Amino acid sequence: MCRRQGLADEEYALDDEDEDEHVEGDEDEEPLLVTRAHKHTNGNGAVPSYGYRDLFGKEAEMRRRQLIEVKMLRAETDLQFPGCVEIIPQLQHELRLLYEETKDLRSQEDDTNHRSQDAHGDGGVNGSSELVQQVATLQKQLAARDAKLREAESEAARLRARLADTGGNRESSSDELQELEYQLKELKVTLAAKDKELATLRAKAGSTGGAESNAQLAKQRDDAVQARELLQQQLAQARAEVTAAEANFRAQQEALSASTESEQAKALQKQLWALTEQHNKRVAELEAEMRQQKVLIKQLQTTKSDMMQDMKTKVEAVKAESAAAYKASLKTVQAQLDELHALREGVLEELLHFQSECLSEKTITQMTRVVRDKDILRVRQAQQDLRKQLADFDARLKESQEEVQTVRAEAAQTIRIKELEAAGQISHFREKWRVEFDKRRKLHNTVLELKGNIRVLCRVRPLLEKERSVTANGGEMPVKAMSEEVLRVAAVDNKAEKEFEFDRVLAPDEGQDKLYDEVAALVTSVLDGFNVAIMAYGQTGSGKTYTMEGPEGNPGVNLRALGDLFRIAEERASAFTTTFSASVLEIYNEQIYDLLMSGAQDGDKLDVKQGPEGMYVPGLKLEEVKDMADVTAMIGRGKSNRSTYATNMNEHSSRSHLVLSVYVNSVNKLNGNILRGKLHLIDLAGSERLSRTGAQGDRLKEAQAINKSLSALGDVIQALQQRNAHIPYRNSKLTRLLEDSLGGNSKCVMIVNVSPATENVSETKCSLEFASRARKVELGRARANVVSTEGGNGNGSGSGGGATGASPIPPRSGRATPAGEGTMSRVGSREAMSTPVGRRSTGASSLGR
Ligand SMILES: Nc1ncnc2c1ncn2[C@@H]1O[C@H](COP(=O)(O)OP(=O)(O)OP(=O)(O)O)[C@@H](O)[C@H]1O
Repeated sequence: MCRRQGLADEEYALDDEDEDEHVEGDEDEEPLLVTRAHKHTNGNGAVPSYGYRDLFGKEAEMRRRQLIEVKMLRAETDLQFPGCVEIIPQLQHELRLLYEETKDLRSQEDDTNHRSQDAHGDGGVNGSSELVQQVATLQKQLAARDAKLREAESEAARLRARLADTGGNRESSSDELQELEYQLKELKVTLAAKDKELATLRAKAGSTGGAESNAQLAKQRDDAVQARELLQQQLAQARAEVTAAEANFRAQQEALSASTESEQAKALQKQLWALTEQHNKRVAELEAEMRQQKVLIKQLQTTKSDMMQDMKTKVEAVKAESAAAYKASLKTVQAQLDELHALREGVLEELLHFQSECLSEKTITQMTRVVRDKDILRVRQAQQDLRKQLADFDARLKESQEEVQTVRAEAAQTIRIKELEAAGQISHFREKWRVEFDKRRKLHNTVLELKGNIRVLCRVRPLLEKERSVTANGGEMPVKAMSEEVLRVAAVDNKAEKEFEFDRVLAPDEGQDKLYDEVAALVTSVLDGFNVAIMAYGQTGSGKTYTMEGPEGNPGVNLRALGDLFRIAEERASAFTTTFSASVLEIYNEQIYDLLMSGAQDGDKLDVKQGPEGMYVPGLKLEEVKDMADVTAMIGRGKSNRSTYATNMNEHSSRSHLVLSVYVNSVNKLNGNILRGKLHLIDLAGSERLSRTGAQGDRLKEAQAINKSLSALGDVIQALQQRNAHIPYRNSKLTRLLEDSLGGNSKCVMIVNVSPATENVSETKCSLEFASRARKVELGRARANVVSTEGGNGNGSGSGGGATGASPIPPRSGRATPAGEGTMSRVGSREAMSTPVGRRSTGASSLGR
């Protein structure tokens, strides 16, 4: 609450209790001091208190209430018109000052009147002029004050009018405001005096006490009331006097202005007018200012109301908008809230679930952590232990390594010594074994020679490139050399595994030289006058040609044999004069073709005949060969002639028998005896069965022919094996040609070539069976063909053979035998062979040894 200027704080301090009493009390009642004193006196007889009404009466109280109302109105008005209310106190202050001045002037006027009356009573002229002067001054001052008063009143009137706009009873209240305030001031002064008296009375009452003092107080009160009434009367009288003085003054003024027109008065009048004008001007200015203020206030009010209206509208709009937005957002928020609720529910559920899981997981984690920590500790401890152990181990390892090195060095030395010893022993034993083996072989060979067995060598070729993938996939090869004499064929096509024994089994990795070593002795026995046949048997592609001819740079039996013969002949050239001749023929479809004869041949004309020195082919060309160059040229020509008439060389070669024959004529320079030997080197046709070839027509005929000659060979071998009286040599040209090589006066070697491939196992087995049968054949002890210079032919050829058609071998009768060798003998074979120059000292061949 704001404080109002010119109003004391106590003016606001309303006694509520008094007010209540006023409402309830009877206005016509006598002053209620006693009653109220009783009422306010406590039981102990405490000093009573007095209300406003008790002290100042009903009228004063009413005015006071009006004043309070006015103040409240002012406060309200101030709320509504802040500017106006602020002006009011200023105006009131000015008004009060004016009243004070007016009062002073009146009192001065009274004094002047008294003195004027006194002066009139004296009746002097000087007094009159002085009085007139004083009156004029006073009038002037009074007029000024009156003007100011009017101004203030008009100001107050305007304010009242403004306040009247606020309506109601405020107008009347504002009218009385000044007067009330003035009276209030007077009353305040009186009240102060009364309070003093009251305080004195209270002090007295306090000292006397009891009912007695109450009576005194009541008396004093009555006195005070009387005094107050007196004062009121005096006031009313004073007012009446003022009014009378005013009326008197106005009357005197009128009288003066009407009767006296002195210069002084005129001057004063002028001054008065000037002052009045000045005053009016000032009033006009103030009024203008006031109007401006009013306009400003109005404008402000208008602006304010407009603004208020605008604000109101805006507020309404904003309210509406906000309400709509609020509703919308409320809706959204509600929806979101619903969602959130749902989500919360879900989350809560999950949370509960998770919490339970977490709790268990947490427990597990904690437990795991504890276990893990323990494990880590254990592991760390174990690591430390292990490190220690490792260090110990390293140290021990180092020691051990050093020991090991020492031991190794010692061992290496020992091993070296032992190896040397062993090597010595091995070579010793090997030598021993070799000697023993040779002995055994010799004995075996002697047995064989005595028996005249066909010696059978088995050669297993390596796998061809095209066969590698097939056979190698299966793992081990089905045909395997188990030892130097045993070959094993694995079980294939429901046929049991089988082992074959031969005079020698050559494994795939054993080369041409090894094979030749096995036949070398037989080859060289030709120089001793023996008939030797070396034939390669086996299915097509089993390695027959490879074995007999051999590829370039790795010659087979043919070239090696001839080379050997030339070399040995050379070696014993001092004792023997040796000559060599050779022929190359082919038996194809049971026809003999001379491959050394170029041009067209009539196969029917070549046939095999039996001469005095054995089987021969009349008309077959024999060429003398002196060295390997002659042999190579001759073989080359034979191949060339073979390819001339053969349309398909490869097929042809597989289906024909190729026979290279070497005839040796050795004349003993000492006795003139002649040793005639014959070497057949035969590359037989493929031995596969007809069913396997699937041949038809000419091919079938061809196959049958091949089959016929090989069958005939088989028959001959079987007959020989069974020691039949009749040996069917004549069944084929081949067997007929080999009659003196497969008979009793010859040495025969069959090399059975086999393929190691799985796909050929069946044929391989057939070949091996055939060779096994051949091995059982006993031809009887071989005998050398020796033509003795004594007594003509000597023993000559047991088979009644003679030299082949164009044979360079000298006729049996052609030469005389040395002393003591009068006849040609087929008996003294071994002995005859063991001539000083006839045998190789190396004895490389197992069969020859
Ligand atoms: N011991 C071996 N070492 C290396 N290769 C060999 C051996 N034997 C045979 N061969 C190879 O096998 C293949 C067949 O050999 P080869 O021609 O000698 O058989 P074949 O029995 O004579 O056949 P055909 O009856 O058709 O004349 C050839 O390529 C040959 O080089």
